[in-house]
Amino acid sequence: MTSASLSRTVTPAPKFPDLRLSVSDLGLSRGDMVLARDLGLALGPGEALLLTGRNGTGKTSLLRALAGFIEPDTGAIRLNDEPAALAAADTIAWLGHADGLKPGETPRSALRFWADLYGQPRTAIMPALRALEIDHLIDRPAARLSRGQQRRCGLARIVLAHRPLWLLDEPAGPLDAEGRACLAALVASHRARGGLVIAATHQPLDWPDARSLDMGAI
Ligand SMILES: Nc1ncnc2c1ncn2[C@@H]1O[C@H](COP(=O)(O)OP(=O)(O)OP(=O)(O)O)[C@@H](O)[C@H]1O
Repeated sequence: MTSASLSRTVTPAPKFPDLRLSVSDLGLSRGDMVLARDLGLALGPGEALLLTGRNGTGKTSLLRALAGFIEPDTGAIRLNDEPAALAAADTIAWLGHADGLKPGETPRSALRFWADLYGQPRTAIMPALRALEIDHLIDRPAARLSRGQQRRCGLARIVLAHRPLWLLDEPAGPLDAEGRACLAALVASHRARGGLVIAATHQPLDWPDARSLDMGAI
């Protein structure tokens, strides 16, 4: 095994309790634009769904609705038997377009904040950075990180969260081939633990058995 593939190996963690996401009869609009009508979805432990489609077709909006940030017009989003918005607080790890790093903040200080907020030990920070191959950048201010390095730091936060449902908006946008391989390994490891992943993407992501939903076609 090469040192690169060794560092990409993710330590197995305990399984998540079974989680099922179900979406029924979902209607979603922004302004006067209807993005989804009567949409149904079901995702169980270990499953992944890629949201695809042209700019403006509603990928981010659907992710935001699943996270409980915006209200759908109709329908229900449930995690197990609970309305998703109620379960969201300790179930969902959210990665938006922005990585939420302040310019003077380092990966160490940012992830300390997040570890405390998520109730995770600070000892989990280094392994998360290592899984994204940016542990050597731990003390570099965000203003001096490249876009791809910042994205890797954002993804390290998702790893640190230890939450079963990952909602990721363009997770691979600025990543190079190595970064995409790190992301694929993390997603595989998360799914092996029973985690669920939904990602909006414009790039093909080679995640085994991931389903696809073309938002432009619904
Ligand atoms: N805050 C908002 N208020 C009103 N309309 C919005 C708002 N945000 C987005 N929209 C509109 O909703 C539609 C869907 O936007 P959304 O960001 O969900 O698309 P997307 O598929 O994620 O696009 P992209 O591929 O460009 O990221 C767009 O037509 C957009 O103009």
